[in-house]
Amino acid sequence: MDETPFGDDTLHEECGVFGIFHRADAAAVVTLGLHALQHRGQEAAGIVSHDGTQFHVERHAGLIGDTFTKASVLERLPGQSAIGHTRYATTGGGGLRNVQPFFAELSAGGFAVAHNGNITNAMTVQRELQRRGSIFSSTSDTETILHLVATSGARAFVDKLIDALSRLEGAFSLVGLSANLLIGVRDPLGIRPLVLGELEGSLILASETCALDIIGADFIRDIEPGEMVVISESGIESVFPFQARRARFCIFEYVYFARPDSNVEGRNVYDIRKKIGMELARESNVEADLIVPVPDSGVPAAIGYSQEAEVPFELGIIRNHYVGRTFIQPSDSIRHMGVKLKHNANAAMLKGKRVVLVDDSIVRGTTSQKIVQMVRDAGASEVHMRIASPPTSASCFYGVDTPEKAKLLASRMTIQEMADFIQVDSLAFLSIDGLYRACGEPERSKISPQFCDACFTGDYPTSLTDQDGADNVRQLSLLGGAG
Ligand SMILES: O=P(O)(O)OC[C@H]1O[C@H](OP(=O)(O)OP(=O)(O)O)[C@H](O)[C@@H]1O
Ligand SMILES: NC(=O)CC[C@H](N)C(=O)O
Ligand code: SF4
Ligand SMILES: [Mg+2]
Repeated sequence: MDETPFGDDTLHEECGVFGIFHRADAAAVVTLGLHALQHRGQEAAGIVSHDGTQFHVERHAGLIGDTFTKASVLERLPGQSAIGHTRYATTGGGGLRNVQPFFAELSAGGFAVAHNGNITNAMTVQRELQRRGSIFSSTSDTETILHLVATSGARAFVDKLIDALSRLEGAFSLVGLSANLLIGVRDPLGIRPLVLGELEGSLILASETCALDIIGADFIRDIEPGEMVVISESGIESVFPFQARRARFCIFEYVYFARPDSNVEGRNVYDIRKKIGMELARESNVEADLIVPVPDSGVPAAIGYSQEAEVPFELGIIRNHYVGRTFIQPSDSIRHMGVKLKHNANAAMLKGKRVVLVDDSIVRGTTSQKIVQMVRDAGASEVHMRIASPPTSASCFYGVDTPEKAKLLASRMTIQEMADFIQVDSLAFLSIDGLYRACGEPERSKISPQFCDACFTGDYPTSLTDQDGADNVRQLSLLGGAG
């Protein structure tokens, strides 16, 4: 990975969180939950458990299946309550010291926190705390939460946490573990998901419902935007401690991040993706013989497109599943190689055909360029590209590791220029209202948009204090990626 303090130029993954209260082998259950959330972050993972007397912490670089399935690792995580995290860095870079959950011994006792999202004033707050003597052991935005809890003047522990989070801007879906509490919180806009589940009487918090399915747990409900739930021996309590605002869930969770078998905010992700494809076909249908998805994430939208356009769907591109995701390749040259390693044209299917390729997004254009070439080499007579989201023209600062704006193809080219760049006969993107329609809204409300869609519209729903700060607080440490 890139070792710069503010991450590299990669995009797309974010983080997954999972927690369970009062269940035998809690850490093993968390391991399974994190395995189902592996798509949200593949850089590193960690679990913190509490055995009734003390906390146990394990944090490793790499995939859950490679690091947490060894008996020796799970033996070091005894206890009936545990939280875990799969990470894709968005602040502070890689390196073991930024791996979550973060744990600290506070005056109120031990506390561990696992965070999905990105705090947009974390570095500014860190600077302020450092000036008053705080010593940070990482360059992660998440550690700021622990310091704010530690220095809060509130009396009760939960009030300290509320006090701490009230000072932060941006996106946070958190699970926290103290000696006797499991806590779940979503930021007031509810940018990232968090759900509540139950397994034979033990309450669970998880980023997505697919993490409940893997262990046969029941889905209870979404944690609401701005809600904090406190789970203890005496049950679950819910509070809404932040100033109420209109929720703005990340619309890109539906387009790409969340697993298609998850239900997020009352909607099934697969179903939304198919509807997105249908909208796309209605908006920009073109005469063709075949609808071909760019696997994996283009598949549901291509099915929807094919059904609406009444043109056959075929797997004209086959994906090799033993290759990691494009975005975790460390440099442009390797990334290009990664795309070639990952996809291959199914030539028998494509020869002489007019093909509509469907993908969910164009970011740098690397994938599209390679795929189009592949499909042309396989003998397709026409290649049209249809993208199941509007042009990605702005960076995300809420937990998705987007390339800087200048590297986003749509930020520097018109649609025609992009079509020429990826060498297609035609290129069309879904409109922003089409995307909202697929999500069940009549259109995007201009006065009060129903979702965060900043990477498509540049309309950021929170302040971006660290970005806008005059003294470049992003450059906090030159040791950003150190372990
Ligand atoms: O324009 P680019 O910079 O190439 O990025 C866009 C591509 O990246 C994503 O897929 P990814 O390869 O991450 O994974 P997937 O297999 O889950 O679709 C996305 O689905 C696009 O296909
Ligand atoms: N992608 C995420 O949600 C990352 C969480 C946190 N900002 C980190 O960098 O560790
Ligand atoms: S900027 Fe885009 S990816 Fe980031 S939270 Fe908003 S909609 Fe989601
Ligand atoms: Mg893809």
